[in-house]
Amino acid sequence: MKTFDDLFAELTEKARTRPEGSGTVRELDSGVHGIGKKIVEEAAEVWMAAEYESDEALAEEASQLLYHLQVLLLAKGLTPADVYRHL
Ligand SMILES: N=c1c2ncn([C@@H]3O[C@H](COP(=O)(O)OP(=O)(O)OP(=O)(O)O)[C@@H](O)[C@H]3O)c2ncn1[C@@H]1O[C@H](COP(=O)(O)O)[C@@H](O)[C@H]1O
Repeated sequence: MKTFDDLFAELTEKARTRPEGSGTVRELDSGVHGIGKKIVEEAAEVWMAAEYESDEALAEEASQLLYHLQVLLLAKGLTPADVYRHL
């Protein structure tokens, strides 16, 4: 099973190699403004899933929110360690 850190390593590699068809590369190219909009959108979907949908749907929406947060960290040159320092 993929962990938070596994995903970040994968996305870091995508950003470095920029493979054709990568949604991560496309999202990085949309800039902080575009990524921020995805985060707000996914956060709302997490909320709606928690209120009205199944636990499985909530888990899936939460994974998408974590993904977009990771893309934002990458775009800003931060790593999970920068976040962990504040936990
Ligand atoms: N975990 C994710 C992940 N979570 C969410 N998303 C993207 O985030 C968006 C959220 O989906 P929604 O259905 O909520 O949004 P949507 O409005 O239908 O989608 P859009 O029209 O906005 O693209 C989708 O575009 C997904 O592709 C993700 N995209 C990629 N990953 C993982 O990231 C890695 C690298 O992916 P690529 O860069 O695409 O190779 C792979 O391991 C992927 O599994």
